[in-house]
Amino acid sequence: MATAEQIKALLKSHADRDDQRFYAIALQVAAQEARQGHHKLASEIKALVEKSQQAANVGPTAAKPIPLVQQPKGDLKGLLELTHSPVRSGELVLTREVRERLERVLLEQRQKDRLAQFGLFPRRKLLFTGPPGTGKTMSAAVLANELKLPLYTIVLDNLITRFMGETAAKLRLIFDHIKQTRAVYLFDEFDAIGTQRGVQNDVGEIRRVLNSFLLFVEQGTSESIIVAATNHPELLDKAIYRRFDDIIQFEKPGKDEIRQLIENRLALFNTDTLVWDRLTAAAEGLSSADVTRACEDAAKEAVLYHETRITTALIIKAIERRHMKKRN
Ligand SMILES: Nc1ncnc2c1ncn2[C@@H]1O[C@H](COP(=O)(O)OP(=O)(O)OP(=O)(O)O)[C@@H](O)[C@H]1O
Repeated sequence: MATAEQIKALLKSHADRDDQRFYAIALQVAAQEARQGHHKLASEIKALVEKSQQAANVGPTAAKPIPLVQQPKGDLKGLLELTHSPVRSGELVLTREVRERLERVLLEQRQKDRLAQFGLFPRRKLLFTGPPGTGKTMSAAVLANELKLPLYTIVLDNLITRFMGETAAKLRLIFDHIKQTRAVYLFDEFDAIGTQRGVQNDVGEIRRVLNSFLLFVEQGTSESIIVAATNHPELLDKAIYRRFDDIIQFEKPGKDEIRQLIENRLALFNTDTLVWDRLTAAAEGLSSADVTRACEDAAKEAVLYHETRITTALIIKAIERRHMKKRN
């Protein structure tokens, strides 16, 4: 059996997100069991560690650690923002289809060298569409985290307004960076530049930015991953769609996903007595972000007034507040 010290060390490495140490301790426990003649248990632990390392890509064949990168300086300051958000894929709650699509991107990226031997390239230009708060930004962070790459967000407001007239030149700077520094690059609220070229009130400048963007994306041969995210896919110019390697449609959570979101967010509470049918019905129509926030509200109320006991009624009250907020 693992000693209390080993369990403490496992918990500490988990809290510190130190995967290497976590696995090293688990293997120590396996070795100890083997020494005591518990060979079956030892090989089960070892197999679990290997499987988990493969999934997390932290084993001996893992990708390189995230290089030390700094916030962009000079002309790029204000256009590109280095975002630190170590989100793990386990925190994301997605439909099976969206999860599979993201895993496919990760698989191709992790095996890019093998693909290259056959003249093939991994998916790297992705369009994420879907309502606000459904996990588009979070998924870009998960891609970066899982691939041990930095995540840069392109600040479109600054690109389009501050540099009126010189946006194409600024875009070139961004794409130079994309070429030089392998990372995940998130163009959030992409519809700001991806708007249909013919629509009313179209500003000439935006059209030029869009044309430049399409050209850079088309010509780009970098190893970086470009993620464009939008809540308004219907506004996007049709020409945009074929420039992407994959278009992933995020949805509001269904009953299964709502339950998973609640369980994840309230993992520190006893949820045995919750009435799931009532909760999932009440939360229908909310985004994943709203469900998460409602859980946080309910959790705070439980901690402050009910001594860590969380009830169905408390969560439903918080969910209804979210619905009301949306209507107002
Ligand atoms: N699919 C999800 N799984 C788990 N948590 C989620 C999910 N979607 C959203 N959340 C929660 O909501 C927060 C905001 O989500 P996120 O920024 O990823 O949404 P988005 O789709 O990018 O929204 P927007 O279009 O408004 O930028 C996350 O930080 C997380 O707490």
